[in-house]
Amino acid sequence: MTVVLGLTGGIATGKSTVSQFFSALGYPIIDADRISHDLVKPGTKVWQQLYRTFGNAVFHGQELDRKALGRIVFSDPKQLDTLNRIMQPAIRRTICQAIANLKAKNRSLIILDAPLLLEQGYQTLVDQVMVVTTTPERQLKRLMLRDGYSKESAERRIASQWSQTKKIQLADIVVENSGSIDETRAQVLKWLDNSKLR
Ligand SMILES: CC(C)(COP(=O)(O)OP(=O)(O)OC[C@H]1O[C@@H](n2cnc3c(N)ncnc32)[C@H](O)[C@@H]1O)[C@@H](O)C(=O)NCCC(=O)NCCS
Ligand SMILES: Nc1ncnc2c1ncn2[C@@H]1O[C@H](COP(=O)(O)OP(=O)(O)OP(=O)(O)O)[C@@H](O)[C@H]1O
Repeated sequence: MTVVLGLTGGIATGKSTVSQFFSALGYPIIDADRISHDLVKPGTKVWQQLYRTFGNAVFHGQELDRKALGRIVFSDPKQLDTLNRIMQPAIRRTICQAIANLKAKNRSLIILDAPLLLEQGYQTLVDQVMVVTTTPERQLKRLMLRDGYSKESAERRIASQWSQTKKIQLADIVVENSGSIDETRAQVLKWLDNSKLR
């Protein structure tokens, strides 16, 4: 039987870091951020809808300028809602297909790495939910450092998602990522061992 693990958490808390641990052990990863990037390639249905809705201010020729779109949607909740309405049905469909394909290959464990897993109700697609968390101070610092955002921009992005507290309440497993990478990896390995998946 396949276990589908939903991996989520607030922006820049360390989902990709945890996802890389699973990947290094050979488990397949479904990456919702990568799916969303593939869905906006020129000529796709989603690309057409984005063009009609947001206009050429968020395009460089045919290419969607994700940074420009990000600046718009993360400073206006209505625009973010419009983007989610366009993209989420296609993201969900792609995730469902990917899970079905991997289940058909009888994989023991599949990881769904999705930042909005809880906000979008993707719990129904997975068996267990793992939430990666860190202190709000570290989250803000990591986001500013990684993406070069100002404090205000980073805070707006964090505020556009559910709080870490709410996500932790809905988690089956919480991975605390405030210490070293090795300490975080140890928590993941412990869960794998306890679940008899390794
Ligand atoms: C807004 C966009 C254009 C910004 O692109 P950019 O390359 O700067 O960021 P990237 O896609 O790498 O996302 C970085 C992080 O932002 C956060 N984020 C992305 N989309 C959203 C959203 N709709 N709501 C809240 N947070 C989001 C996530 O924590 C994500 O890990 C892009 O994120 C996008 O198209 N988002 C909509 C698709 C989506 O819902 N993705 C999440 C899949 S569950
Ligand atoms: N334990 C840690 N100690 C120090 N830095 C860390 C730690 N874990 C992750 N980081 C750094 O913090 C940043 C955010 O981590 P990561 O990209 O894994 O987060 P994420 O949750 O996947 O982000 P997003 O929601 O944007 O996809 C990265 O620059 C990463 O290298």
